[in-house]
Amino acid sequence: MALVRFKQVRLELQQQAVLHSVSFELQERQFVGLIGPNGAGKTSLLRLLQAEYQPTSGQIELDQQPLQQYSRPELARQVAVVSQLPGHLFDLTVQDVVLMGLIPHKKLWQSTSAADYQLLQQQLDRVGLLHKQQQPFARLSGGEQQRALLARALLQQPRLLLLDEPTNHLDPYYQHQMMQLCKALGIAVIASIHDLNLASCYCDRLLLLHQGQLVADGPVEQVLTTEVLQPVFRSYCLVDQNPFLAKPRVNFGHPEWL
Ligand SMILES: Nc1ncnc2c1ncn2[C@@H]1O[C@H](COP(=O)(O)OP(=O)(O)OP(=O)(O)O)[C@@H](O)[C@H]1O
Repeated sequence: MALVRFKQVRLELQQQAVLHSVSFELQERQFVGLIGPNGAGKTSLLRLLQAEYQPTSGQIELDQQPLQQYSRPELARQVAVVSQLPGHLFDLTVQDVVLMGLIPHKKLWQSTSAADYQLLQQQLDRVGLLHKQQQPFARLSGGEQQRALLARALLQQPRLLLLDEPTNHLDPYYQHQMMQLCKALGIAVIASIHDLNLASCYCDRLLLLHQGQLVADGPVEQVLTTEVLQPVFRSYCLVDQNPFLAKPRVNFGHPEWL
């Protein structure tokens, strides 16, 4: 059974079509990369899944139930998000930020237990931030803040993890660590990602958006080809093989280089 189902979803924002009749299904435990040029509609698609936007037409189902039937706390128990760095967290410590991941699982009067702190420390250790637990979130580097937000999402214990440009601020070591960690979670993940070669290494499947249309959907070998990518990204494109893995490696070049 599909965990997520998009059925001919159209989204208009300020009378402009941002997504046109997008349909796909996502199975449990699939790690999907959402790729496409700037403005293709990737963030908008992720916002639909967080119920921040409502489809103009069509339907989104989570676990066979229309998304709009979920209450906010119900949705937060199922879906966690790591998005671009939020400004409103800056007065808090790393520990405070990460513990926010437990909010959907707690009653109003419930305080943080010893078991919660243990879980917190496990997740901080996973993202390499245990030693920064008591530091102000604002004093972390961009990459450390991104990893703290991942720890918060993991503490939320979601069935679906949404990542919007998760490797933006990360150095190569943490880019791979973040992707590896997300893959190893064994839950469904949709990651919007510009680095096609990182996506190639870790994703089971790619969804390619172009001008709001889903123009390709399949395994990395099927989507990361010159024929598919060159017209969408408007750059010369050569695809060869990653020297470490049997996965496609994409090379883009300016037309004048040839
Ligand atoms: N709140 C909004 N109101 C009107 N138009 C919007 C709004 N948010 C996004 N858009 C438009 O929707 C289109 C898709 O934007 P979106 O942010 O989803 O693209 P994206 O694929 O995530 O792009 P990028 O790779 O640049 O982050 C763009 O043309 C954008 O201008």
